[in-house]
Amino acid sequence: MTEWNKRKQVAQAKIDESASDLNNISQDIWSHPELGYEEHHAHKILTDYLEKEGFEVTRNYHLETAFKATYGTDGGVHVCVISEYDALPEIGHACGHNLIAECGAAAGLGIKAAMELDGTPIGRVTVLGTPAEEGAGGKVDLIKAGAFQGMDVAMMAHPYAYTVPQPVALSMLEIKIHFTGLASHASAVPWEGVNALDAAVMCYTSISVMRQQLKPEWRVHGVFTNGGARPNIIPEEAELLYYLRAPNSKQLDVLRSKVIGCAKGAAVATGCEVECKSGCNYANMIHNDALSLSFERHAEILGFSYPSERRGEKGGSTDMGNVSYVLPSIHPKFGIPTDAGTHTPGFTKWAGMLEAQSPTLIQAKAIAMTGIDVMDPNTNLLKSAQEEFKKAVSGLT
Ligand SMILES: NC(=[NH2+])NCCC[C@H](N)C(=O)O
Ligand SMILES: NCCCC(=O)O
Repeated sequence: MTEWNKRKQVAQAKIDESASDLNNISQDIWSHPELGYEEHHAHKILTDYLEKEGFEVTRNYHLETAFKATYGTDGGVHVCVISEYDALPEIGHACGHNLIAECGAAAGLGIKAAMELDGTPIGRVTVLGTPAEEGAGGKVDLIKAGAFQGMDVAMMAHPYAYTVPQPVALSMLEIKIHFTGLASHASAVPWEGVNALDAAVMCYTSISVMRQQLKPEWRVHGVFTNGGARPNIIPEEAELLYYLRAPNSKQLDVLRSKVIGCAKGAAVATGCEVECKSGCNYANMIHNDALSLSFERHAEILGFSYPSERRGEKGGSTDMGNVSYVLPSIHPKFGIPTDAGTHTPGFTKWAGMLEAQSPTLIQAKAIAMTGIDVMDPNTNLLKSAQEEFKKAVSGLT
């Protein structure tokens, strides 16, 4: 057996022997759902575990609930594997981020074990704990803080109702649309008021009718976050929160200008002032083909199949898209035994089931073996991934 195949065997064995610990961590996170930037329990149990396993851990890494758990020596190949652990409001881990946390930690353990095979680390592996994917984009802040500097590849896997190779993750922009009018007594002198809620309703309606003229890949969805206080007070303030999505930032800019046009039109029609404030901005995901191919081959040997008809299936958005513009990255989706979609209570249930463990650990093994392939100079994988990455992002950033 070659040295590198032995390393892969050792990686898988380490993940298998750690399965109980890893499942306990996943179950613990699942049963203590925490929103973005509030993942204190998840942060603690993950960092305590990885520290016990011999990683050098930096807690509260640039962000209160982010962490870096690293092992190895500098100057060689640096592989990053990513854990997410934030839940959704009211429906807990309906996106299975407890499984992403487990998968990242497991992959890190496997790569570390492979690196230790002959006692001399062959590079560096980092498990990066990235908070708040569902609502604020911890990876965006970590990129700005330089957390990915010196890293060569970044990998994670995301649970889903079925396996999707290289799922499309759309470029996304969060936008707040705030209308300001003038309050008045709605019965005594309604005509003296300037109705901010009317403006918000007109804006919402304009955006809704505009959908017919949007490109089929574009998405625009929003809610009223302030619709006024009482029926007998003409609302002076009203606010909408929207997510805009498109295949890339160029198309997203076009969509944004159309939405702002609807907001301005509603303001003119009602006499209100309007402020459109852009918030969280996720990039579309650039899946590195070279890394994806290696990952899928390893996963297929472990029993996964990657249906070609699902390749590139559209989904939501992720801050891993921003990471994919910084270094070669993958973000495959893997099926767990459920037919419930993510962001539903049904998926929450299955993300906490024992049946979700096996697919999660298979994904971790595939990520670990891909990371080992990246470190292995005989595969030329790192060079292929880097050349592809440079071509993919040239002129896009
Ligand atoms: N405001 C935000 N950062 N929202 C991000 C939402 C990301 C989520 N995964 C989705 O696709 O819907
Ligand atoms: N955490 C969400 C990943 C993106 C998607 O659901 O498509």
